[in-house]
Amino acid sequence: MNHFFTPGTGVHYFNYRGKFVKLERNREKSLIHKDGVRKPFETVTLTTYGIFGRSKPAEFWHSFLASATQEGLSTLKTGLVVYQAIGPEWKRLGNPRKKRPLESVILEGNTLENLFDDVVEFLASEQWYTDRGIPYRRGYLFYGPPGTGKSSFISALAGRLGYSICMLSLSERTLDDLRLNYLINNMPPKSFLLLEDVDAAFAPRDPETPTQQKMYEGLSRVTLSGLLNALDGVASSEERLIFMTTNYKDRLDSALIRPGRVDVQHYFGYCTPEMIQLLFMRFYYPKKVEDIDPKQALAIKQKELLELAKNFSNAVLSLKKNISPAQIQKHLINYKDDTQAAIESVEEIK
Ligand SMILES: Nc1ncnc2c1ncn2[C@@H]1O[C@H](COP(=O)(O)OP(=O)(O)OP(=O)(O)O)[C@@H](O)[C@H]1O
Repeated sequence: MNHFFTPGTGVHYFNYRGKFVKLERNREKSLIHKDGVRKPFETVTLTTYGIFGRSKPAEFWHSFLASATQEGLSTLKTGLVVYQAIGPEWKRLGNPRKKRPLESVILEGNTLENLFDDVVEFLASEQWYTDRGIPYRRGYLFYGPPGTGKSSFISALAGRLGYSICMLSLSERTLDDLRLNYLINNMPPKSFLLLEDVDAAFAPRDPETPTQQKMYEGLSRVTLSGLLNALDGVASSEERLIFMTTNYKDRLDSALIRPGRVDVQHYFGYCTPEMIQLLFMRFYYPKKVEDIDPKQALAIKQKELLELAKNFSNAVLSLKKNISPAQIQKHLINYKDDTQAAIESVEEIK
């Protein structure tokens, strides 16, 4: 769904979730007073023609309006606000950051779209949760090797949906169970909770070796049960979106990642050939063709670029190594003006 209310007055048609929607935009003759200014008054009428089957029209419109709102918010020219915990409060970390386009994060297959849809669907389902007495929260665990886009995706997603990020490090020495509980239950509205490297805070319940036990000693004052309590939260009727990341999923206690605390687990992996090509294309040609030149003059160049991207991908694959998107990015930055040199020097990727 794109460019919702950009069309001018009159009748427009578009497709949302497989159904045709008619949008009629009428400007009334009378003006309204708003903030001391006289503004034109508009009526927007939406009609859909579809067979709904088991999904109800109300759900369709609810999801539609939630999606449209999110998309509208994402176009506001505000940056991404990141909060960090200082004492018992969330404080803004520096100035709002420039939003990263969601499409600039390259994930395997339809992962990006599926995760995005999952979050949007959740945000549109408050009533569903309330009706069933289920706490209105959703937890995501992103795991996998370093530099595969876990944090980038979360930031880009927050930016896209007009959300802020509350970042919390569980291994921070001044954090204890009480403060953690207070912070998690008193987040600014419309924000994601981001717990990075969740594995780093707790010793496994059954450490494999005494050395492993030692590694964790004194690392954190937060206990696992303290975290679980805080996540389950007293104010569970409030919307809560929690993202956890780790490089070592196997080190996490199963209680932390059981359904209800973590509802979606996703592995962020090394580059597939398709991802390498997309990273290459996106790096040298960051804008969509239609955004740059509607007459498609640049599509020819795009074709050439696709050939180069394939060559680059083949060259990287010939290294027979696991390569992360971060490694590809670093390499391409070294050759930002020379596609051919980027291909010829792939063995520099380490
Ligand atoms: N899938 C990706 N698509 C585009 N860029 C990526 C991707 N993965 C990583 N990068 C780039 O690599 C850098 C590091 O990525 P990021 O911090 O998101 O990785 P991560 O998976 O969160 O790593 P870690 O597990 O170490 O926290 C960023 O600058 C980002 O632009």
